[in-house]
Amino acid sequence: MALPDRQPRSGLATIRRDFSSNNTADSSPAPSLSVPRRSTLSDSLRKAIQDGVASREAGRTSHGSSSDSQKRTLQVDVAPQPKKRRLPSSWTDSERSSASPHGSSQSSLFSTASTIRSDSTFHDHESARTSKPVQKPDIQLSYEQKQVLELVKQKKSVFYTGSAGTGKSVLLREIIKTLRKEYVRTPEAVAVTASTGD
Ligand SMILES: Nc1ncnc2c1ncn2[C@@H]1O[C@H](COP(=O)(O)OP(=O)(O)OP(=O)(O)O)[C@@H](O)[C@H]1O
Repeated sequence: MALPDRQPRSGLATIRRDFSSNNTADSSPAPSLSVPRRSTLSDSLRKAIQDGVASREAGRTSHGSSSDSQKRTLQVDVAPQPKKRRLPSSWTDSERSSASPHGSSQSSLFSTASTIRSDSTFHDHESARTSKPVQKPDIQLSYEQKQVLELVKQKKSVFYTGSAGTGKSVLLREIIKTLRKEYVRTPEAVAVTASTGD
């Protein structure tokens, strides 16, 4: 059998042997010298534990009444705190007694947060409803730009150029807008093959 071979290696098997029986002359090859020592140690330990438990029980019963009285006084001291918080009138006495102070503070925080959240949501909706889209200012073409646009309306071939920032792209957008209005029924008549800007 494999079980007797495992017992000497395991400390658990030795402990079982101590509590199961006082007979140390079993078939296990464990050293028998440790068994009487442990039994005497366990007896003394058991007595010490029993004495300790008994003394502790005695101390607990003696301290129990004082701790109860302390708890009663603490409860009396804690009770007035909810009055200082000025809880709402809808807060009944049963809820006050059942809810812990931490829970009540959480509920007040949540209500405050929800109030702030609803206010911010209201303001966001208000601003979104009342805010108007930013409109680009109307561009009045300059004299040169108008001249180029008139040449385009006359179906002339036009080449215009200028330095950076002189309004070439603005003029091109106006030309495209004007031609698309003129050829609205035939949109394929207007084609933009290249552009200097957007
Ligand atoms: N007639 C106009 N009225 C008001 N603003 C104008 C007018 N023409 C151009 N601008 C402004 O001048 C600036 C430059 O115009 P635009 O970009 O058309 O110049 P550009 O010649 O195309 O420049 P780039 O060669 O660097 O592309 C833009 O801010 C544009 O709004």
